[in-house]
Amino acid sequence: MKAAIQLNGVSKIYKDKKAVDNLTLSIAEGTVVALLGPNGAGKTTTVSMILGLHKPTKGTVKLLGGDPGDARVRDRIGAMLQDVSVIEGLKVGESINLFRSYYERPLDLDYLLKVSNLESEKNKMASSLSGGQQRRLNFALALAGDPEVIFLDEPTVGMDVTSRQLFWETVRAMAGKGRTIVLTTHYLDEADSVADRIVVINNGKIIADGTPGEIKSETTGRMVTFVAGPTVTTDALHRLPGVTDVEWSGRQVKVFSNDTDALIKALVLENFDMRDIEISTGGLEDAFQALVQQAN
Ligand SMILES: Nc1ncnc2c1ncn2[C@@H]1O[C@H](COP(=O)(O)OP(=O)(O)OP(=O)(O)O)[C@@H](O)[C@H]1O
Repeated sequence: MKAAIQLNGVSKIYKDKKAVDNLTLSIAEGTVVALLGPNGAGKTTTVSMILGLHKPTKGTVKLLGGDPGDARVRDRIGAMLQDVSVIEGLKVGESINLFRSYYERPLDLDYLLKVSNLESEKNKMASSLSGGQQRRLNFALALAGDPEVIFLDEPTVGMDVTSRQLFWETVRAMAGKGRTIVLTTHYLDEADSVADRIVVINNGKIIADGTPGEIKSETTGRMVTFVAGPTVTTDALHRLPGVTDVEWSGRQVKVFSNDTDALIKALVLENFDMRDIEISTGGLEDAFQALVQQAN
């Protein structure tokens, strides 16, 4: 499949800070890729370089086979970045129409108002919108030109539950039309449900890359969770077969093991005080924590 985005040995150094460190990444057309990583990992810097907003200190970036700064390339992309701004003096519908006028084949105004959940705000001044509504307006503006590649940098911050659901439905619909979508988020459940591929970045480097399922199964293995009685201790659990980690949340405990069958037998044989036992694969959040811990 053709690459929509190609980074080769890309680094970005700000004074003495290496924000992105020799990153090589190819993103195929039509995929939804989530870039995950802790604060300061280099996600926004990476996106800015792909968009041509920042120049790499080293390495090359290709977007849709061309230079990200090329106007013909820019016409085919849409971006919703962290800094939200609205055009002063324009109403919501007028702002969207202004953006639509930049493109040859824009999406319909009514569709854009609908997917951004701004139908009732059409005639309000853009500057009077709430923070969450302004983000939704930025989403409509990013989609105005029916872009082939869409960048969403922490897009759902400040959105209410209904808008968030509609937002991800729209993103999935765009993916269904073969669009390439690159997003960053700290909401791992969102990445888990929407992304085909997850790239985890830490200190400017890729530390994991795969489908959500691959990332989860490779890093966390399986775990047994249960509600523990007062006699159960971390030390006692660590002595059981294959146990690699123990995490508590109140009296709810997650016991990670590379042999959950043997673990369950031992828990029963040794008569551990427990109820509501479940065996499962760790979630993306667990995988993410494990990866970042290993890398640091
Ligand atoms: N303009 C800049 N000048 C100096 N340092 C910068 C600049 N932009 C980013 N950095 C530094 O580069 C590193 C990566 O920042 P970046 O914003 O790319 O991280 P991020 O993964 O997007 O983080 P977050 O999740 O907090 O948005 C950080 O240490 C940051 O302080």
